[in-house]
Order: sequence, then C-alpha cells, then structure tokens
Amino acid sequence: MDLAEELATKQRSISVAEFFEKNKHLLGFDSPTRGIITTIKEAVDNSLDACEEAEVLPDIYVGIKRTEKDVYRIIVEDNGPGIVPKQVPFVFGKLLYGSRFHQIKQSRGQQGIGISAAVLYAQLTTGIPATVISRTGHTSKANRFLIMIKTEVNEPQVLEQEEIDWDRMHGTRVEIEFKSSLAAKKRLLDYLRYTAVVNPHARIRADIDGEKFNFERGSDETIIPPKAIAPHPHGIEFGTLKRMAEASSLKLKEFLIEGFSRVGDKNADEIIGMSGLKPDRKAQGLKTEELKKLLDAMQTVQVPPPPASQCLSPIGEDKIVAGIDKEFQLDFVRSRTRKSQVFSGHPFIVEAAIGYGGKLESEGPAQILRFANRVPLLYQQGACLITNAASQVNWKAYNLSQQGIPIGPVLILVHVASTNVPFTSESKDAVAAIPEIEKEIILVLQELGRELKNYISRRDKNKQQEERARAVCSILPDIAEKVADIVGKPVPDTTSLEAQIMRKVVVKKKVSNGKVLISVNNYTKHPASLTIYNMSEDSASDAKPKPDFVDKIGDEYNKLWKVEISPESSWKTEYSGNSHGTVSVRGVEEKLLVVVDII
Ligand SMILES: Nc1ncnc2c1ncn2[C@@H]1O[C@H](COP(=O)(O)OP(=O)(O)OP(=O)(O)O)[C@@H](O)[C@H]1O
Repeated sequence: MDLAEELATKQRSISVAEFFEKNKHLLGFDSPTRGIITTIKEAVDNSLDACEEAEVLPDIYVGIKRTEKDVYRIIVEDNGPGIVPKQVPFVFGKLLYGSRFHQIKQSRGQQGIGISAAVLYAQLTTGIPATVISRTGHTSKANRFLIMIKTEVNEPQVLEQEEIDWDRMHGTRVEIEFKSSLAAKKRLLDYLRYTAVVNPHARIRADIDGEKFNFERGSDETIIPPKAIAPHPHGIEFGTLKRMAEASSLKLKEFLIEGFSRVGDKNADEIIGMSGLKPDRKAQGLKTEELKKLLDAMQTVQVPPPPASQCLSPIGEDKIVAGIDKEFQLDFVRSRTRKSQVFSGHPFIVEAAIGYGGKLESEGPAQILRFANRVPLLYQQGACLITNAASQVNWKAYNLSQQGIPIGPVLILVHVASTNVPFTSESKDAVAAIPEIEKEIILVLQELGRELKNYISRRDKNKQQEERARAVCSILPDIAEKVADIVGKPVPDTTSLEAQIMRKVVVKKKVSNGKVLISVNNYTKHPASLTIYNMSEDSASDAKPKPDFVDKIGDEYNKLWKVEISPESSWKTEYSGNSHGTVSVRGVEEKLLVVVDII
C-alpha cells in the first residue's frame, strides 16, 4: 500500500480532552504533588470569581483528606451564586466550557478548562468521579451530581443526580479524589495566604488532613465586579473582525460604534473614510481585502484607550497594605497603584508594594509575591516578567544589595490586572514579556524603592542619634555627682535633662496646697497625646497601668482630660476634685492615672 494511503487510515481527529489527558503538564498537572495545588487553585479561583459576580463576601472552605495511602480527596466549597443544574455537567465534565472566554473584563478564570482538567486528572489517576453539590438560592434543595468526562468526545457523563438538603442557602461544593501527596503543603499554605493578602474581603478556612487554618477577612467591603467591555479597535485581529462582521446586520458606522469600545460618531467616520469603504455598506459581506483595509484604518485612527475603570478591578493601595499587614508583620510597607495603560488594545493596571524588616529573612534574596488578576503565581518565578522586571531595577540606588533581585529583608509584591493577562502557557504560571507591562512594573518599583530608601536612611539616622544620646546619658549622673562635689552642693536630679537628650516625654505629679499638679514636657519631635483617668471608682490594685488597661477603663466617665501636647513643648495643670465633688487630695493623687501616647 502507498504510504500516504496507509497514513490516511490512521488519521483521525483528537478531542481536546484526549489532548490534555496526554499533555496534562500544560494545565499544571505535571506531577501528583502539583496536581493538588492546581486543583485547589482552580476551584478557589472559580469560587472567588463567582462570589465577586454575585457581590457576596466570599466564605470559602478548602478541605484535603487522605482516603488511601496516596489518594487524597480535595473539597472546595463556596457561598457563591451556585450553578443551575442544567449547566453543572458541562462546567465540570467538558473542557473549554466556561462563561468568561468571550467576555472582555478582568477575571481569574479565562479559558473554561481549569476545573474540568482537575476532574479529568482524577478519573485518569483513580477513576473516581467528581462529586458536585450546587444550590442557586431560588430552590429549597441542592442538587448533587457524580460526573465524569467522556474523553474521546469531550462530553460530560452524569453517573448520578439527586436532590439533597444542604445547609448553604446558595453556593457550590466540589469533591475530587486523585493520587497525590502532601509534599507541597508549604506551597499550598503559601497559596492560601497570598490569596488572602490580595483578597482581603474573603474568608478562607482550610482543613489540611486534620490541621486547621483560618484566614480571616481584613475588609468587609465587597468588590465592585468589573463589567465586560466591547473589544478595542486597536486590539482586534483579522479573524475576530471577520467573525464579528459576518455575524452583524448593521451598516459599517453602527457596526463600529456598537461593536467596539471608545468608537464614537467622529472616529467611526474617520475609520470609514480612511478605509476607502462606502459608509452605507453593511459589515456583513465585506470581502477579505475590504476587511483588511478596514482593520488597518481601525488600528491607525486615534481612539481613546479602553475604559479601564469599568473592566478592571485593582486591589487598591490601602487594601494591599492592609493585606500585607494582616499576613506579615513588617516594619515598613508602602504600595502604589499605577494609572491604567494599554498593550495591543488590552487595558492593564500594575500595582505593587514593598515591605521591609519584621520577620523577613535578613540574609537571603527578597521574597517576591507575584499576582495576576488577584491570583498568586506560584511556579516558574524565573520565567516570569515580574521577576525579570524586578531584577532590572537598580536596587543599589536605594541602598539595597542586589543579585538581580534585592538581597535582604525585603518583600516585593506585584499585581498585574488586565482583561487579558498574557500568560506564558495555559497553566497560567508566569506573565509573558510584554514591554508595556515591563515598563510599568519597573516604574512602580523604582517609585517604591525611593520610599524604602527614605525609610531606611531615616531609621539609620534615628538609630545613630539614639546611640549617641544613650552614651551621653550614661555618664550624666557621674558628671552631676562630681560637679556637685566640687561646688559643694547637693547632687541635682538629671532625669529631665536625660529625657531631653533621649527625646522622651516626662510627666511629673506633685501634691501641693491641696492640689495635684501635673506637668508634662514633650521632648520628642512628635505630638504626644495625654489622657488623665480618674481611678477613684476602681480598686487600688487595678490602678496600675497595664498595656490593656487603658482600653478597659477608657470610657467617658473615667476620663478626665485628653490633651495633645505639641512636639518639643510643655503643658501644666492642677486638679483638685472629680465629678462627684471634692475628694481628699492624697486619695486623688494616688488615683490619677496619666497615660501618654506619642502620636
Ligand atoms: N464555584 C462556582 N460557582 C459558580 N460558577 C462556577 C463555579 N465554578 C465554575 N463555575 C462556572 O464554570 C465555568 C468553567 O469553569 P472552569 O474552571 O472550567 O474555567 P474558567 O474558570 O472559566 O477558566 P480557566 O480555565 O481559565 O480557569 C466558569 O467560567 C464559571 O462560569
């Protein structure tokens, strides 16, 4: 037989499920250990996306249970809007089925592969179907499904479906069982922790083979869900334009205005004029050559950038700082959200934070936290644009040593938010090298680097001053004693002088002529807040200042005064009674508590 004919007998189409069954590494299932993280990541991403769309504060449960020697059951449950029963088999049992692929807006999920790939991986390694429970909030019961994927045709197979009672009013629970190990537990915890940092509105509880972890909310504000926008004329490609034109019944001008973002009356006329096409032509039926001319004109005519504020949802400077403060306790944190920019017609925003000190390792390389559309990126750090851009910054200019990335107790967080995050592969591990994004990352890190430099030099200066002051103070009492001896006078009290040198606040209480005199000297460079409490209602043992004490008694009844004392100034008062009338001076003196805070 002729070879071509022989080959022809073997040629057949491959279903996408078969393809990914063989190429599971492309979807982040390259090893059993990684499989567990990928599955949780995909399911949690879906939960967060769904809650965001429904504008509810996410309450997510993640469970991992070992069921056999090397088999683990992974459970992810959310309080999102749920999935209508008709759709459940497709969401979990068909690859490339999802709601986000055709929408131009920031979302964690894009391709409609994520969770079905996990179902595929489970049936490949254990043959166990996925269990899905979902309730939409309109129904009194939830639906429970057992689902598998018919790989040869990439279609769902429902093994069981029943109505059940479920204590969640709405939401989705998925259980997937596959061969794995908990070798990557640390990375998994990192994933959950970093997810909590950039989603401070989410509450995540986890039970990892019996060990419980809680990531509480840092904010009770729901995120305003990003809205989908039409494609931008500068970001459109020939194939998409052709498909859109063929599906349209509009005339060219309306087609441009309605089909694309930021195209108005004026620039639609300009595009049509430049393309040389007649304005009364319909979009449908344009020939290939005509479409090419139209595309050229669309990409040449000036059109304002896409409306990023609608379709993107950056985390925001305050929330990033709050998220970092919640999960890492550092000495310094600053964050910046840049203005939106565009690459190939896709809007994007870069935001970043820099943290310093605290419990960060002081010797090793900086810790880099990479995020894309609020999802932590855990693998392929070296191949990611974020790492690369961070290495291009001249950190030495900000007093940090560097080997590519900075060395020392530094934390760098970078978040890229876009309607189309350019990942290097379907497993969404690393951001691809797009010059426009690279430039924004470098700029934001330089800006934060300058702030860190200011902080470090201020801190070093303060430390130096303090050391000098301490040295002077240590010899002051000796000098006072010697001078007193020489001039034959009593040894003076040097405490005020020491306080002045050490830049402290000095409070003095004195009883004289039936009155309590309180004087305060603020030698610091910051305002000091002084609160005086009347302790006469409390027992004597309670009247000792303890760290938690001030809050406990800080009601209006006990509070006598609160004053602010400006930097490097003093304040005096005298006191002779309380709100009940006159009390014995000695008694009052013992029961006046003076608390000073440097603001
Ligand atoms: N927990 C959930 N609650 C509500 N809808 C969900 C949930 N999980 C998945 N979905 C729906 O199922 C679709 C498919 O999910 P899937 O994880 O396969 O892909 P995706 O998240 O859209 O994209 P990607 O492949 O990039 O992760 C989603 O687009 C969403 O509409």
